[in-house]
Amino acid sequence: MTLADRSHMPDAERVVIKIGSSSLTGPDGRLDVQAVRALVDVIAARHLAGGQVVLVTSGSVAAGIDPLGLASRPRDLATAQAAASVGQGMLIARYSEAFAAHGLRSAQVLLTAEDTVRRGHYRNAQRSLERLLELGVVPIVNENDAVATNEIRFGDNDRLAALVSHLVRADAMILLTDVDGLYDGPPDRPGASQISVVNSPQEIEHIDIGGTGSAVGTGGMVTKIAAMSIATTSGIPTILTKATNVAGALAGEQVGTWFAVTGKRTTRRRLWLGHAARVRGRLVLDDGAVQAIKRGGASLLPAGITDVKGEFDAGDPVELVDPAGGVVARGLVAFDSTELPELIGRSTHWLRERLGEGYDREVVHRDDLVLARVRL
Ligand SMILES: Nc1ncnc2c1ncn2[C@@H]1O[C@H](COP(=O)(O)OP(=O)(O)O)[C@@H](O)[C@H]1O
Ligand SMILES: N[C@@H](CCC(=O)OP(=O)(O)O)C(=O)O
Repeated sequence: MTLADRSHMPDAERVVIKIGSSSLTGPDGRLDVQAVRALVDVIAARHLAGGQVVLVTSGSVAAGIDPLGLASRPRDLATAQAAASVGQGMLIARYSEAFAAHGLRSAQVLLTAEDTVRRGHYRNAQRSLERLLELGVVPIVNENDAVATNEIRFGDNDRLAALVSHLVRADAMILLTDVDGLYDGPPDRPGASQISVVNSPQEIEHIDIGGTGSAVGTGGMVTKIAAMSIATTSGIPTILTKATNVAGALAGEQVGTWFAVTGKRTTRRRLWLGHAARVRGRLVLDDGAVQAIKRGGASLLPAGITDVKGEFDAGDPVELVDPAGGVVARGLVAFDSTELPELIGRSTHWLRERLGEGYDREVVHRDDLVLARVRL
């Protein structure tokens, strides 16, 4: 099912709803139990009417601030992980109580982004989420902060929500935050106005998208746009709105910003490559190669590479960057970083003549390449 516009939201059978820290905390940064209850009332009503909801919730770090006696949200990874471990239990307890008041069961599912797309992990995550939904349980997902390492963690739940939406084949995703939609500039800037519908990521390329406006949120609008792009390019429409509008969003009212779908469901491998893989190095491309890659359908040949950065093995994910360092694409590289310096800038003819068969092949094959159409 592809929903054409927000008026069709009542038809969505399966919806992923993500709520950010900024909507779950009061002015003092503590968990706001009323906000949890208000959200659960709406999800429970949808559930009891036959709909399925997967909730992706932040708030564990915020919930851990008070019990640990911290003055504000910790910024160093180890303390944030400790706060998340203390806070996650409290967060889930509040949700379980609130769902129980409606006679519903909920379940805690802690995931890393890689769990949702990496071979061997994703099936387990998919199976358990499916089973929970079949059993009438509301899955409550958060990032597994205690084990997510600095390099692979997202630190924001926006992109995790998009990957979960793909995993459970959601009909729509709703991102709840502390602003009522996407604005054409920072919402506190005088004259900034809200955008109602976005039909393609290109429409919003020029707008000023900033970081977090709150003391507890992490990604700001940047990660929400990245999440929206993952979802809409894989066939899942997205609504961005403030938490108090969630009932209206589910009912198909004109709230928030609607991001229409721009593509079909993509493969798990390409999602992983584009959005969850840990990049091991960078290949710097000349202008000709940048144009060929951006046009789409081309593989990257040694002749178009001017520099190699980082240490990687054949098969690792790398970034393809333009001469100014802008990311053009991500791809799986076919050579080790130690082999590449003597190949780059050489024509396939030269490579075949001097080094023999096998060295004249693509450095990144087009099937192993994902364009960075929006900020990765
Ligand atoms: N163009 C924009 N439109 C809307 N919000 C924006 C924009 N640029 C920056 N923001 C900021 O993004 C914030 C939401 O992100 P964040 O604080 O991380 O929330 P959450 O905790 O819900 O993930 C808003 O409060 C707003 O200040
Ligand atoms: N997983 C952590 C961090 C996620 C987070 O704060 O993201 P967000 O508020 O959505 O920008 C938490 O639950 O606090």
